[in-house]
Amino acid sequence: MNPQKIAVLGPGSWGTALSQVLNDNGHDVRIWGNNPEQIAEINEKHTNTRYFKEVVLDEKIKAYDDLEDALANVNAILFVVPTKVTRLVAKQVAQVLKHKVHVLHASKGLEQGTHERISCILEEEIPAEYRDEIVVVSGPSHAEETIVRDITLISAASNNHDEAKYAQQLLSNDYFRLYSNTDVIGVETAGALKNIIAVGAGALHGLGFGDNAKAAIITRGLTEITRLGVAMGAKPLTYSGLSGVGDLIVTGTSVHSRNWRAGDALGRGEKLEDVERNMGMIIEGVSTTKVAYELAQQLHIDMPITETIYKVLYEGMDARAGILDIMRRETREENEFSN
Ligand SMILES: NC(=O)C1=CN([C@@H]2O[C@H](COP(=O)(O)OP(=O)(O)OC[C@H]3O[C@@H](n4cnc5c(N)ncnc54)[C@H](OP(=O)(O)O)[C@@H]3O)[C@@H](O)[C@H]2O)C=CC1
Ligand SMILES: O=C(CO)COP(=O)(O)O
Repeated sequence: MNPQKIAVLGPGSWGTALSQVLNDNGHDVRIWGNNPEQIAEINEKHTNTRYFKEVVLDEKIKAYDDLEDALANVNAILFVVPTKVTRLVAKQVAQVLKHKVHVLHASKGLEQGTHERISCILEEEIPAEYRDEIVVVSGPSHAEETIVRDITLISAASNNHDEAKYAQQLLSNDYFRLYSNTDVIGVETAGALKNIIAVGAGALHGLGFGDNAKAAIITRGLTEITRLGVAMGAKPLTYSGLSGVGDLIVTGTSVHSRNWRAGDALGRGEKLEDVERNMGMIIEGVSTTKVAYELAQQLHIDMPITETIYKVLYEGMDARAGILDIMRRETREENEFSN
């Protein structure tokens, strides 16, 4: 592939790691963010120490705080901001974008209130004449490992297979490998919903439960998030892939995961507001739990784990009491796919 000019929106942990992947692949990378000190640090010291203390970035990676400058003549825009600001940033992009671009995103969440997936937000906010079909890149990929060029495999999904292939070629290399996919709903919902189960897995750890409980929440969690995803239009098989079970394993078992760590701290008795403040990075699973809980009610989907996590996070339920409620539910067939 010819070198591309890419604007990466969001200089957080994942935006920085993906910028390095793109730079390693010979592309011209511009990271855009709204914190002038951080932008200056990337340009002058080639570091982003808020997220990576030890990493020195290639000096070819440039950072911008002016969005119009960052987007000038780019071939593609990669959104990597938290879900809650995606619409705002997309509106800003729509105001200054002057030409047609490929649009990719790597965020994992569902919008509060509207319950929308990220690609739907981007479709609504960026006029169709300025973009191709959106691509979502998602899968088991902790920034902390990708930034040191550890092996990472993820999916790239778009309604237009050529766009998924574009993302695949753009990002793939010897340590970062993408699989193309056409199930946008599946890849996006799986990436968002696994964060809920990761919070739960972390909480079980914090409460002192062992590996049996870990396996239980991952497998039963996968069952219930698949139920919701399929009701939203996902293909069930996608949940057996990288963006489904793959990401659930990495997020539900790893100390790198912000969601797992948040759950762990909650399980050890910390307060949610303290956990969010201390993390200093987005914990998407907290707001996604609320969206999924509301969707489950609306669509009449049985999601006992999500419902319990919702009650612990938002209604002050005691986590141990919630676990006991799940254990005391009426016994059932394992492979009941519907409720
Ligand atoms: N970290 C990871 O390993 C992975 C993360 N993801 C997903 O990527 C998305 C981003 O996550 P991650 O990088 O971890 O998050 P971080 O919290 O590390 O970074 C988010 C970045 O977005 C910036 N930001 C926030 N609001 C705005 C805004 N209005 N305009 C411009 N920039 C803004 C933040 O700046 P500031 O804090 O200064 O406001 C920060 O630099 C999430 O959806 C996450 O689920 C996906 C795969 C892996
Ligand atoms: O999505 C991720 C790994 O694939 C990152 O998860 P956390 O946001 O929980 O760190």
